[in-house]
Amino acid sequence: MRSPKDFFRPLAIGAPDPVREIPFRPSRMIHFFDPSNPKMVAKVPDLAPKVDILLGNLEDAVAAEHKEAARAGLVEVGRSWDPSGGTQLWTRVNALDSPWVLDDLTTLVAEIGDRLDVVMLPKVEGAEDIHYADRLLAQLEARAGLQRPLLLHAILETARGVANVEEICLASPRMQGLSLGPADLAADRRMKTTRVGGGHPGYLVREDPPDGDVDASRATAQQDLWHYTVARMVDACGVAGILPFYGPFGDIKDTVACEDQFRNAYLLGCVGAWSLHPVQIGIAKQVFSPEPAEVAWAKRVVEAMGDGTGAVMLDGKMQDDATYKQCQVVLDLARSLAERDPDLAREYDL
Ligand SMILES: CC(=O)SCCNC(=O)CCNC(=O)[C@H](O)C(C)(C)COP(=O)(O)OP(=O)(O)OC[C@H]1O[C@@H](n2cnc3c(N)ncnc32)[C@H](O)[C@@H]1OP(=O)(O)O
Ligand SMILES: CC(=O)C(=O)O
Ligand SMILES: [Mg+2]
Repeated sequence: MRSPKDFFRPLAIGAPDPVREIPFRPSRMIHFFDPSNPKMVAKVPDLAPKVDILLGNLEDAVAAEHKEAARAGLVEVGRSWDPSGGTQLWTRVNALDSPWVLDDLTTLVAEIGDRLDVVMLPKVEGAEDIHYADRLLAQLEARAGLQRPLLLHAILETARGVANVEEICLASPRMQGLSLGPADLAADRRMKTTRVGGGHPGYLVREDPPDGDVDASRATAQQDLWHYTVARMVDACGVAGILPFYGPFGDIKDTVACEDQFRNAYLLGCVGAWSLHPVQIGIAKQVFSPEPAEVAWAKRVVEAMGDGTGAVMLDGKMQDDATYKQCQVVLDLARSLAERDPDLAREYDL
């Protein structure tokens, strides 16, 4: 383990200094597109201003014979990328054990390293994966003469990754956040689901039999398969000062269940989710923006609490230092979103 004194020193001579704080920019949706798909690339100019993060995906969902075209397509997108709009440009590179990742990183950092904000690493299993990418990125940044370090985002999608989640988050000052990878994680854990995120009708609890009659009809409720992992991610990210994201929801047509899954993640502490299809962009935008009524309530609590200490009653509910802090979380998020979104600024009236 590195000494705390060395933690913020560049890992290569000439590489930019690591960041001390992870910037908290609006991050409600990470919109995935396949840079080898001309139809999707054609939509980038229209989609970019509508999303907080646009991600050129090079890993799963890009066919092996399109890997090189996807990398080249992302370089083209990056070259014409205008960062002044405030949208972040990310990439998901191939896994560290794949035949493509070395070319992904060397090409992208050299060609568009000054346009990219974050590199998402799939299938991260432990701190050693982050250390490898950390050093390699520092060398590539130095060679490319970059002034700003690239940040790293890990997908949690193996049992070992989940077991090592805290050390992953703390492995480097480059660590920006985590996403849940429910599809690969399900396979790695030998779960018996065959879908991408969301619940399963068989994973349920049933109410007790009325008067001991086990044959009576009884209500059941589906349970959240992902609660444990998302909660662990949120805590690990909190410890490291980085940002947790829910991942993908594969049933594109089921916009209602997608919204539910995103909202659970929002309420639990996640800052955003992935959108795999344009229809999911609006869902994430709505869910991960606090409702105007919540913002108005948070404002009332903060005003009523004065310096933030003590206890007051508001509409029959006790408020104290801890509710004041929760309300500040909502207000901070609302203010940062309002800076980017004039409609929200009007609705929040902060
Ligand atoms: C487990 C994981 O790793 S999840 C992350 C990896 N997966 C992904 O990144 C998937 C990304 N999304 C996709 O590939 C596609 O959305 C699919 C395959 C799910 C569905 O694609 P389609 O069958 O073409 O959907 P549909 O017909 O509804 O698309 C409508 C239009 O939106 C476009 N479109 C679809 N998804 C996207 C997208 N993510 N970004 C931009 N445009 C898109 C389509 O090209 C199509 O364009 P057209 O009107 O010019 O023909
Ligand atoms: C997100 C992802 O990569 C997965 O679910 O496997
Ligand atoms: Mg995966």
